[in-house]
Amino acid sequence: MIDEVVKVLNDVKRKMPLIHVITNYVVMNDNANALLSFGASPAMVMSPEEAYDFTAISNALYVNIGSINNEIKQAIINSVSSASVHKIPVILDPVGCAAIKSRIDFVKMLLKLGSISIIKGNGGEIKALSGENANVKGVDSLDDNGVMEACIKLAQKTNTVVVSTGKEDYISDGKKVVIVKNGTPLFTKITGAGCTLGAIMSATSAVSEDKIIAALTALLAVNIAGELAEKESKLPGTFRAKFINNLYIINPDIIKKHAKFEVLKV
Ligand SMILES: Nc1ncnc2c1ncn2[C@@H]1O[C@H](COP(=O)(O)OP(=O)(O)OP(=O)(O)O)[C@@H](O)[C@H]1O
Ligand SMILES: Cc1ncsc1CCO
Ligand SMILES: [Mg+2]
Repeated sequence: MIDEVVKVLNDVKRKMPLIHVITNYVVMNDNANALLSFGASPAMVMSPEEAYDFTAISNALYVNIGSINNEIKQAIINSVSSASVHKIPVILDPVGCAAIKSRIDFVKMLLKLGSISIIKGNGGEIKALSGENANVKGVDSLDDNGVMEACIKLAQKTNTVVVSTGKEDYISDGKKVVIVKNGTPLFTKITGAGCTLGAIMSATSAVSEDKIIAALTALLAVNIAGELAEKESKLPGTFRAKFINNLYIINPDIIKKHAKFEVLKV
């Protein structure tokens, strides 16, 4: 598996995929800088009039519902429709859906509208989408219990690769689950670590048909860059800058040296 991860990492640098990003106002700049550091080419195109055509010329679409309003919702609908027609991978980040119930209905509508390659959320969001009660505070998850089971259940229900983040991360297609143990708690002290992960996962999905490998590559790159950043700074402001630097310098040798994951059959 690690050899496939290395190939995806190298392919992102080589192909510099164009990523259509529809994300929240909080993390817009962080998402763009992270994608540039990782070797991809981000473009934040958020108007309903432009969304359909821009998705059509992109290599992947990242949809994050963190600060949606009616206009952004329409842009998302247009882009997801375009992605289905033009066979563009879509990474869906259901930010806040455990706290704001109407977002669950919006996500369910998107799942019906087009083909979604990966649903990526924190533990609380994945539990809420799978129909469980989740303990959350706004966009933050306070819940580790039963997250792996919820991730598997949602993957089976939606026939999609599902990624759930937290202290441990889970990737499932409903048949197996990959558990990733890299990362640092400092990620919970900067805003948008999960959103940045989603943006990076869109870049890996642009160059990999295998969405489990795409998800694993993004999780390892982000979490290991975070571990290396933590060694350089334990304060949030500088950690954030060091994290971007380490996303830039991450390479196959660093990934192979630090990766901690296991695969279980369901
Ligand atoms: N306690 C922890 N220990 C190690 N890594 C963590 C921890 N908490 C989160 N992470 C890592 O931080 C990243 C973001 O995960 P998290 O679950 O915090 O996302 P999120 O809540 O969606 O973030 P945001 O809403 O701020 O974008 C993931 O790569 C995850 O592995
Ligand atoms: C803080 C915040 N509020 C809406 S989206 C977002 C970014 C982290 O999810
Ligand atoms: Mg999130």
